[in-house]
Amino acid sequence: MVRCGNAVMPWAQAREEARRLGARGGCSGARAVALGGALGAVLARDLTALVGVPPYDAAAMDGYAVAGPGPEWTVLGRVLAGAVGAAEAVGRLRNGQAVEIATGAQVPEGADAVLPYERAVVAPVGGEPPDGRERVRGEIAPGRHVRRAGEDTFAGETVSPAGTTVTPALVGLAASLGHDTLLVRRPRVDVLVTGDEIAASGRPGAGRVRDAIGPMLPGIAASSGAELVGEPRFLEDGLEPMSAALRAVRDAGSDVLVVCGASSKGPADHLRAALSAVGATVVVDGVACRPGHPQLLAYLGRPQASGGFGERPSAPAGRSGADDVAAASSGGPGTVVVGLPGNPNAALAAAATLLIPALRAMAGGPETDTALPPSMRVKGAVHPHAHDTRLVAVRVAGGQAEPVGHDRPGSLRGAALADAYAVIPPGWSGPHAALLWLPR
Ligand SMILES: Nc1nc2c(c(=O)[nH]1)N[C@H]1C(S)=C(S)[C@@H](COP(=O)(O)OP(=O)(O)OC[C@H]3O[C@@H](n4cnc5c(N)ncnc54)[C@H](O)[C@@H]3O)O[C@H]1N2
Ligand code: MOO
Repeated sequence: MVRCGNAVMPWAQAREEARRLGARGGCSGARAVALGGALGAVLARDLTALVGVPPYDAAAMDGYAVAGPGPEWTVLGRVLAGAVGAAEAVGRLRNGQAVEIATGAQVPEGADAVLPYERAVVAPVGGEPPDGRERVRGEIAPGRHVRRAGEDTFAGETVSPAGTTVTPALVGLAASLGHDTLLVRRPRVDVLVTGDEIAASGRPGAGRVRDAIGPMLPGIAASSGAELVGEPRFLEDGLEPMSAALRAVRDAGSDVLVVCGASSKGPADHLRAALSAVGATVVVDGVACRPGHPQLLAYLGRPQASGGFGERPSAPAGRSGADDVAAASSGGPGTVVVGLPGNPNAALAAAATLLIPALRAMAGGPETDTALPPSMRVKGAVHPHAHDTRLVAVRVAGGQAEPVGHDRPGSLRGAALADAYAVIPPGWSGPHAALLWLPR
């Protein structure tokens, strides 16, 4: 049954249900991914140092590695970065000895400090020293400009816990610690785009509409620590094709299926009937928000002990999502289905409401983006809806959230100009509203 505009789940509760279902499902497993491909995924285990940082006693300045307090040292030779064995070849420096050294080169044993060129005087001036060796003079405190092995991170130390989102800096850190791959979780997402009027590419012809939701999903998935499995699949309208597609995705064991369109109650909207036909459990059947109220959250179930997949009856209307999840005691929820309404801005609002929280929880990453303050003053007049939470596209500037307009359900123009949705609950009187960062 499709309910429009009332008796649907409150917006905040729907987000919580999505988080819970995502966390309960988890994604199909941890995978070792090359460093370059791990960005945005979530660490499946603690990241530990395979080598220390720095990996050896290293010069932090170009100059002279000196042993003893000085103020004069005899220069025995030169050690450059990457000259493997050069420091060992010099042997242990004794009091009053030095080597010329490059930043990053290994400091010989016995060296106390590095005297930078700028602070060194080469001596004696005029004439060769009696032993044919150069001498340097200067003042330097013990330990200066030497980075000791492991002083930042010792080998074996944990530097980032499981659950951390992989950022460019974390990728660089992992490389500096000797890793070529990272063990990460990244939910795998299948996409079905429905609607006989939908064109996959180019300018839509007469009576057709260009797909604007499929192209958003790789970015939405990536910003939530997930990835698409292949290209979106375009599905002809009909109960049979939809049911067959649901079965195929369930059998393939995808973590998440996003269905674009077919969420309402028109003659070509078969999602709910198909979910019922395959025995899915519906957790959220409509959300009290604008845009995006026909959105939907369900799960398809996993194989049962006897083999094959259990086909359970759909949840009766009004039953709580928490009960549904608890009821799926045999092997977890299996593929999670998120139904996004066909209107593109409604689809984006629904993604922010159900898809992103579910994916983040599934990956085990942080729940929310903390890039924006949790609440901000809304500039100008915004009118709340009588029953539903409004998601209003806003640009953040000068410490205020300013509605950008152009954010009707069918238009992404406002969202493309915006930084966030301002969350306007029913009965809101302002001026502050919570913000929901738009995926970027
Ligand atoms: N009698 C009612 N009709 C509708 C209601 C309602 O409560 N009662 N709700 C409206 C709302 S709100 C929405 S949102 C839509 C949801 O519709 P569907 O999810 O079933 O999607 P469609 O009917 O297929 O399409 C709606 C609209 O969006 C366009 N569309 C669809 N897919 C795409 C796509 N991938 N890219 C771009 N545009 C897309 C489609 O051409 C339609 O114009 O239902 C309302 N109706
Ligand atoms: O309320 Mo529908 O979900 O916007 O277009």
